[in-house]
Amino acid sequence: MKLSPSVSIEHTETGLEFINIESDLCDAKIFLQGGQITQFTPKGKQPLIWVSGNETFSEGMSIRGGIPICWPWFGTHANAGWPAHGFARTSLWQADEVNETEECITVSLKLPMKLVNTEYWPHQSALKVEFVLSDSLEVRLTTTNLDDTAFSYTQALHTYFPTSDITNTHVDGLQGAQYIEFAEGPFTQQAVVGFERETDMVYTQAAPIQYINTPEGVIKVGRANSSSCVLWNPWIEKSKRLSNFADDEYKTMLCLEAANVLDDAVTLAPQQSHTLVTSIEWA
Ligand SMILES: O=P(O)(O)OC[C@H]1O[C@H](O)[C@H](O)[C@@H](O)[C@@H]1O
Repeated sequence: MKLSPSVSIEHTETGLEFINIESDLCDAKIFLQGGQITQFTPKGKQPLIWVSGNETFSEGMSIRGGIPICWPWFGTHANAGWPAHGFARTSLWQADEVNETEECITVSLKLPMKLVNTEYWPHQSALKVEFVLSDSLEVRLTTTNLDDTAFSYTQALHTYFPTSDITNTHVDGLQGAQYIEFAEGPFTQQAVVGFERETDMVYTQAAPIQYINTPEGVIKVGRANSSSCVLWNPWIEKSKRLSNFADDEYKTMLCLEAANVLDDAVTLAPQQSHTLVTSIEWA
């Protein structure tokens, strides 16, 4: 079904619905499950986000790649058995608006709060994600407190980036930030970050722009309303334990995730909103 000249609704063979964008500006796919973008390729350029070749696009399962939305908690929850990275990434979102101009295409989705398990999230709230697509991608995740008491949450836009060679990939712009690694730290990031082992760093007080240097070119990654970010590559042993991930795929991806975690967690008073933003483009 066509929504605008370049935007249509399509389905995978497994029945998952996605918004397909094929325009003069870019090609992209946005799944209603998880509100998750899984492809973004500016016209005439290399893809800017990565999805596993082993991805099965199964109902109710997080898609391995793209930009999973981790909300309203990042990582594992203190309550055993609660879903890792929250429930938003496996929930079915609803298309809200599509707007196409010569400059950009905007797609926004909402998470229907009526369907959320109130044991996980007892607060009255609204959650919306907007994708602004041109030769760059901006993702804006807005939480609004509709309750009469304050609540706090953590979150991340967990972007998977492609590289043809992780050992020849570096992240510039984290120098000077503090990081926690495997529950130790904080340490101060001294140099540009390379990859030669499992990497799972949570940075705080991080600058708003990083550059990922890959053999294919330099990816500029921006954040707004976020002073924390996460850098992840599972490396050899963890790759074998991940769902929908081939053993050697750690060589061709990395995650740099715009976040609000640790002392950057968000607290919203009644009627307040917060928008976490990430932007991605070839530099
Ligand atoms: O396997 P998932 O639940 O998608 O999590 C994938 C990864 O997400 C983040 O980057 C965390 O920092 C990692 O510790 C975790 O392994």
